[in-house]
Amino acid sequence: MYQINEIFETIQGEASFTGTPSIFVRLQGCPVGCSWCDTKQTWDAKTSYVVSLEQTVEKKSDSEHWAKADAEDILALFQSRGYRAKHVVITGGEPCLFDLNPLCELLHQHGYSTQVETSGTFEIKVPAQTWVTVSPKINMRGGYEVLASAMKRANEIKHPVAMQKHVDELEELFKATGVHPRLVYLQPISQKAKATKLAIDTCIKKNWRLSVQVHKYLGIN
Ligand SMILES: C[S@@+](CC[C@H](N)C(=O)[O-])C[C@H]1O[C@@H](n2cnc3c(N)ncnc32)[C@H](O)[C@@H]1O
Ligand SMILES: Nc1nc2[nH]cc(C(=O)O)c2c(=O)[nH]1
Ligand code: SF4
Ligand SMILES: [Mg+2]
Repeated sequence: MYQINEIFETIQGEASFTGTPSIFVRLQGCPVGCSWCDTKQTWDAKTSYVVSLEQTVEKKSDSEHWAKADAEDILALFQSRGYRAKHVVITGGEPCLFDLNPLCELLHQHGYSTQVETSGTFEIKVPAQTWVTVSPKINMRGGYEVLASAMKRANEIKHPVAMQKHVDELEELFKATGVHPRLVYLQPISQKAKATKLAIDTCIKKNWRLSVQVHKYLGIN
């Protein structure tokens, strides 16, 4: 069973798939604890907050409520809602707390492409076709071995930055793991002007890419 915080259809606002109509599946639960996390409502999976799957769909505002659902329930919900998007983004919380193979395999069988957004602090359990976005949480949890194997599996790296230290940590991680990804995105933390300037300047200097959480500028989910 997966723990669902919310499901909604929108435009992917981050990294390579920016602009792509997507169904977001946000899973409940994350023990990593990034101080600037924009989805703190997903951290705890309190049993007193369990609701029906329907109540987690297209929520009016962020909440800690969540539902239990398996892969078939999730696919049936996409169909009953009449979603048109064919790209599914599994995020959280930390989606890699769960074995995502059953969900991704079922979605692939039904013509969807899948993407997972992960911190790289838990083993990534997805099929080979799944696009993996690793937003490495360095020195946070899970240990070096887990993070190093996430870096090797990643199709793209998306790194939130607010200060030079965050850039330096990322470069140290590339050196330590020997992984030099082709697609490296810097994402300014919380649309702060200073963070945005740092990200722009660094992307130009390093020939990396900028990811600006377009949905937040548009005021959409
Ligand atoms: C909320 S996380 C969920 C998936 C997973 N736990 C992870 O960290 O990748 C989704 C993405 O948003 C980024 N993010 C979270 N809070 C942010 C913020 N305040 N500003 C910019 N990016 C943020 C994360 O680093 C990650 O790339
Ligand atoms: N539109 C939109 N794009 C996103 N890309 C990553 C998101 C996330 O919260 O993981 C996100 C999100 O919440 N909304
Ligand atoms: S790992 Fe992701 S969901 Fe967890 S606290 Fe950090 S940004 Fe938030
Ligand atoms: Mg969001």
